[in-house]
Amino acid sequence: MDIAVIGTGYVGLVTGACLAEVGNRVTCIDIDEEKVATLKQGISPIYEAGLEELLRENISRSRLDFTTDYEEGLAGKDIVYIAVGTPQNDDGSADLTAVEAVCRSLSRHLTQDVIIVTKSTVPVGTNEYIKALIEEDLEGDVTINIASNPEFLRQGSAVHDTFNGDRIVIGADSPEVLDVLETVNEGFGLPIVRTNLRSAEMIKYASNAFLATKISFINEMANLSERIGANIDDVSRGMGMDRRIGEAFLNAGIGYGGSCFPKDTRAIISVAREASYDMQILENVVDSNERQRGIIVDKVMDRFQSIKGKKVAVLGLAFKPNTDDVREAPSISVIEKLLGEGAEVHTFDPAAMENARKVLPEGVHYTDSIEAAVKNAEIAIILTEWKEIKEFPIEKYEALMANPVVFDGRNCFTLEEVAGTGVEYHSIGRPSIGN
Ligand SMILES: NC(=O)c1ccc[n+]([C@@H]2O[C@H](COP(=O)([O-])OP(=O)(O)OC[C@H]3O[C@@H](n4cnc5c(N)ncnc54)[C@H](O)[C@@H]3O)[C@@H](O)[C@H]2O)c1
Ligand SMILES: O=c1ccn([C@@H]2O[C@H](COP(=O)(O)OP(=O)(O)O[C@H]3O[C@H](CO)[C@@H](O)[C@H](O)[C@H]3O)[C@@H](O)[C@H]2O)c(=O)[nH]1
Repeated sequence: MDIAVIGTGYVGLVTGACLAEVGNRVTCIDIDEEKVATLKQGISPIYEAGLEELLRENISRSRLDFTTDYEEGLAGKDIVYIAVGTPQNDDGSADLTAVEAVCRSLSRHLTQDVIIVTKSTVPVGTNEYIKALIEEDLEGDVTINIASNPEFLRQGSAVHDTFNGDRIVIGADSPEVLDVLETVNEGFGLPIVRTNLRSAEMIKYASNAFLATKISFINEMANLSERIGANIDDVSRGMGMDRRIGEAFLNAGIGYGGSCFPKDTRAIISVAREASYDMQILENVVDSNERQRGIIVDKVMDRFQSIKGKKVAVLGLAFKPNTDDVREAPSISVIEKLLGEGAEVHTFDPAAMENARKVLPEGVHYTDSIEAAVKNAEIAIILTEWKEIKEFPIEKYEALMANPVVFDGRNCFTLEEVAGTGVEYHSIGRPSIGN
């Protein structure tokens, strides 16, 4: 099929490359000229395992190209995916500005019948709005069909997830449109859920909201475990073995971040509010996560009372491992608070330092290794469970730090590994060691 994908962010770029990989001819359209110029050379502007290889292979097979020109990008296409960002408005609702801009461009430039497929995460009812908006200003004699195909990939394993995810959801109000999209998606070899437009839109929000709830639930259990002498690692393991609960997403930590859970939980609360429904459970999840992001600095302040002038090593800036993304990363608020308390912050992240520099305040020291960040520090705080951070031996903290006190926001070490070293160790949902 001839396909256009609009937006070359985490979702659009991976979608475009993977649709090309399974045999389609794909043109990706983005308004960001610099990004498109980079992509044309087969260079990925984002850090995603396996993506650059897919880009290069499919560009060389002439199955994948990039443009900033809608007219060129849409010419002869059967299907057009929308994959632009839908960030959060101040009131928590989804900001559809980019989607609306795409609709206006589509009205101007579409000259043949197409199926418009929304991959962006959008409030229930948005697909109908997209159709109305495009048709309002449509210049050509063109029939628009719409479909929802929400995306479930995780950053850091986006290509892998596209071929190994649990399901593909396709929503449309026409069986013919569902058939076409089922064919397009056959190449990924995953189970397909066929449903109507609104249910597809809802599946996406409900899934993210459930996963966010699961994380907040285990974080609350961790906070309680700490106070009553239980160990959250064992609690999670014991709970997760019950297949009705499942072991995934039971890792306690300093709260969820990223470009999806924070905004999508707020957006579904906003959708509920508009439908005159008070979504209490998610209001609590959002509040619980806010509180969780603060607990690591609370622990530091409880232990030290003042950290003014102290060297603090912050290990991990990305919102999770294997990504360079710092959107809604807990590291941002943690570092702001540390600086506010007068600490001298030295940080290291294997991939996210460039992005972090753009959003963190002045005064943060960026180092080129865990050793350099930790050397002579009085406090070390682990915020992202990167493999290299997990594998950095606990004994090295003892050897390198002026005063080895480690606050581990991701439970990277077992208590057995720490016991017997000279490190004072505080983690999440487990007894502290050495203080
Ligand atoms: N990031 C994820 O892991 C993920 C996973 C599933 C779903 N989603 C959803 O997918 C959507 C996209 O997310 P993302 O993280 O890929 O966003 P992103 O911010 O990384 O990328 C969006 C891209 O759209 C481009 N763009 C903006 N306006 C445009 C326009 N008018 N025409 C063409 N291009 C335009 C931007 O230049 C940018 O390259 C969001 O709705 C998000 O909630 C994201
Ligand atoms: O047990 C866990 C699992 C995750 N997290 C945190 O939760 C956040 C999100 O993690 P993850 O879900 O792995 O990353 P995302 O790339 O944000 O992916 C989520 O959001 C995407 C965007 O909607 C969806 O497509 C994915 O299915 C969904 O997992 C991160 O801050 C993690 O540190 C925990 O604290 N504990």
